[in-house]
Parts: sequence; structure tokens; C-alpha cells
Amino acid sequence: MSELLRIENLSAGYGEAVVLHDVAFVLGEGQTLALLGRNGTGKTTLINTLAGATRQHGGTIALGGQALHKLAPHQRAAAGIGWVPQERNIFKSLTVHENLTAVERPGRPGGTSNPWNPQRVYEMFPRLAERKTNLGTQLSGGEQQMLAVGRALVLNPKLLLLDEPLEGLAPIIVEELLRAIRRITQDEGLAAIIVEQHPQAILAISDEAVVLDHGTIVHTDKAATLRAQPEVLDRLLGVAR
Ligand SMILES: Nc1ncnc2c1ncn2[C@@H]1O[C@H](COP(=O)(O)OP(=O)(O)OP(=O)(O)O)[C@@H](O)[C@H]1O
Repeated sequence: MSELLRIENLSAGYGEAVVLHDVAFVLGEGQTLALLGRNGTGKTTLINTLAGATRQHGGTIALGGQALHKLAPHQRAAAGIGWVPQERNIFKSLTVHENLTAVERPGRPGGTSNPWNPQRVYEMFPRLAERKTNLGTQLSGGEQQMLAVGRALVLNPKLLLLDEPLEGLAPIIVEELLRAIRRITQDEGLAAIIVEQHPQAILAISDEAVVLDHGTIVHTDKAATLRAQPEVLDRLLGVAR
């Protein structure tokens, strides 16, 4: 399997504060990584650092061999990072359709033969098709999350970053989003890093797992192996899951 993402000696934080220390891992093409850890251990900081939204103090990030760490956030998006931040950050004054068309980028050369476009997003999330002309302000939390995912997909990224995509959503919406994420990653083979508070649900659809504590990696394993070891999960995450 060829390598997609390589992170080495990464340290990053906010201003002078260093939150992440010496983070390193490699993710293969088409692989899904579950990024786990207790609250405040640096998961969001790592996602944001990949997207270019923190201050990087040291180390390197390469996506498909291209050095990302020197690029501005919009250049990272062009290089293949599709970021769905925890705050979702949809354009609230635009309609659903405008949110998608405002950022849409055609499929990349050598990329998938079936690129993402608004129509494909509507097929995956029929609720969004029904809300096509609604403004961002008129959407429920679940619809906003679907739109945030759709907006990252129409960039036709190489790597999708999902920061707590299920947080605060009703169980029926969680199921719908999990199905969509499984389809995007497992059926369509888009690589992803997913931060989640519900590790079982995400480990079930991931290939690899990384656990952070105090800004450093304290455990890496195959997702299926970690999922089958609830006592290890309990120890690493602190709560029975
Ligand atoms: N904008 C910021 N400025 C300064 N420090 C921050 C900022 N955001 C987060 N931190 C600090 O960085 C550390 C890691 O936070 P981060 O949000 O990355 O953790 P997390 O694992 O994603 O937690 P959670 O699961 O609660 O979202 C915490 O100590 C937090 O206080």
C-alpha cells in the first residue's frame, strides 16, 4: 500500500504554548485512522495543525510526498486536505447549494473516476437535497454537519479530516452520518482521520488507531485490535466504553 500522509517530530500549539510534542505516524492511501484520547489531550490541535490552523513549532507533514507544513490553509486545501472542523464553519448566510458550489473543485488528475460534486452529495444526504435553497441559519445541527462533510467532499480531497462529526447529534442522525462516513472511506476508499468521543463506533469503521495523551502518542494499533480490547481502551481513555 502506498503512503499518503507522513508526520514526523511534529510539535505545535497556540502562540508560544506547545500542545503537541513529537507526534509521528504514517497513513497509507485509502486508510482510515481513528484519533482517540481523553478531553484536552490535543486531538483537535492535531487536526487543526494538519489543516494549517495552529502554530507549528517543529517537525514535518507530507501529503503524497508534498510538504504541507510550509503551506497556508487554502494551499493545503488545494493540496488535498478536506477539513471538517469541530465548529463546522458552514457559510450561514449562503444557501446549502451555494455552500457547496462556492468551494467545489473538479476532480484531480489521476484521482477518482467518480469525483464528488453537489449532486453526489445530495444523493448521499437526501436531507440536504430537500434543503437546497435553505440558508445555513435554517439548518439543524445534523444538517449542518452533513453540509460540512459535503463541502469538504466537493473539494475532492486526498485526505478527509473529521473532528467529532457525531458530537451532539440525535441517534438517528448519528446512524445516517456513520453510514455516510463508512461509504466515503470504506466503499470509496477516501483516506480519513476521524476524532470521536465514541470510540467503538469509529473503531468499527477504521483501519488504524492512534491514542493521544498530554499531546503525545501513547498508543498505536490496528483499529480492530484495539476495539477487541475494552480493558486497554478503558485504561487509555479513562472511562468504560
Ligand atoms: N485556541 C487555543 N489557545 C490556547 N490553547 C488551546 C486552544 N485550543 C486548545 N487549547 C489547549 O490545547 C490543549 C489540547 O486541546 P484540544 O482541543 O486539542 O484537545 P482535544 O483532545 O481535542 O479535546 P476535546 O476532546 O475536549 O475537544 C488543551 O490544554 C487546550 O486547553
